[in-house]
Amino acid sequence: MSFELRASLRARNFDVSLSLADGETVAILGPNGAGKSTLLGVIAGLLRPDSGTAKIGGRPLFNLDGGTRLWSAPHLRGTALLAQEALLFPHLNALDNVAFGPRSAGVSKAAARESAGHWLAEVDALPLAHRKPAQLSGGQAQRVAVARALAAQPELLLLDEPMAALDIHAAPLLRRVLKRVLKDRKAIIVTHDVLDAYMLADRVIVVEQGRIAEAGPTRQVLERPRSQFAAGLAGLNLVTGVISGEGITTPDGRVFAGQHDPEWSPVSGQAGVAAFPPSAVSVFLGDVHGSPRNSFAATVTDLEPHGDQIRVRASTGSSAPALSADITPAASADLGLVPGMDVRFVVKAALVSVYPA
Ligand SMILES: Nc1ncnc2c1ncn2[C@@H]1O[C@H](COP(=O)(O)OP(=O)(O)OP(=O)(O)O)[C@@H](O)[C@H]1O
Repeated sequence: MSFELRASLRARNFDVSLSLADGETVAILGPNGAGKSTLLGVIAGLLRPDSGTAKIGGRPLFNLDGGTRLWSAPHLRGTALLAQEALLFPHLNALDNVAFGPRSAGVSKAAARESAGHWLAEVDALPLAHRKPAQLSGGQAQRVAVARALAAQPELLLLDEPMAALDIHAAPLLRRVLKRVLKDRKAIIVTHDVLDAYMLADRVIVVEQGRIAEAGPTRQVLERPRSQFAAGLAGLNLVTGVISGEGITTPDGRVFAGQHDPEWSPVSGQAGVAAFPPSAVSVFLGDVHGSPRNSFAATVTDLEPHGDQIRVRASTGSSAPALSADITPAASADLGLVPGMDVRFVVKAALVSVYPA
């Protein structure tokens, strides 16, 4: 059964439509305040949109269009929301926390405990069954919370940054467990981590300012980004414009020469992007001789170590996106780079990928 949503909530400048096929896991990425938690809140029934509809299969979760005012309560939606913190009942042990859902649904105590044991085993937490939440680490508690969510047999699982509150040692284990349990399950996972998107999601949706900025298969979005946010995650510079010849022309008339990505068959005149890694950018003082094509005046805004390189961020105009260059510490010292300095950025055309926006 597929999931379909269309919702708009003016007070949060939120307007999103999306659908999920059966068994599909989608990662929601986006900057702070983009509307990711709002999306989960609307689906789970914690936030009421002004208008829109949502349904799982033929079953409506809400319908607020026209004069209709259909609104089903959170616990009747067939959705389960897993938050950053496990939020277990402190007075119940892990087994009874997981059994709570089935018990509330009218299942006998013995059957609910048997089901709880099954789900604890699914998340590699059966040995923790008799511990109270206070005796669990953050990662263990989060695994128990996953078991509790699954025990309710949700048709759609909602995960709001489930790894965010965990330390770097606990996150990989939970990620492995999620990889197993999300397989063939409908789920929406909000995350800030590209690794989660690669490991857990079939598809990625980038939300910016309450709208979907781009969407597509995970690999495509992260390797051929079309939004500034996804480009940032992928560690690429992104310039938008109109495809012209082998490159693109920006709205302020600059030409970025590049290579057409043949898989995407870009056509001159259509909206396009040029993406290139900071390592494709060299920094010079003064005029540059040779081909002037990919040479731009830039003002250094900030410098920071990046691996064994220095990442130089620079503004190339008030309406143009900031660009980054990676150069060696020796080159940075030789050029005497400091924020505020005027330089030239030269981008190697052979390393610029051009594809439709
Ligand atoms: N309780 C609230 N009351 C009013 N506005 C809110 C509330 N919570 C969030 N907002 C606003 O709604 C918009 C979307 O916020 P939301 O929390 O959904 O973003 P997010 O993408 O989940 O951000 P983050 O990554 O920081 O968690 C923002 O403009 C935010 O300021």
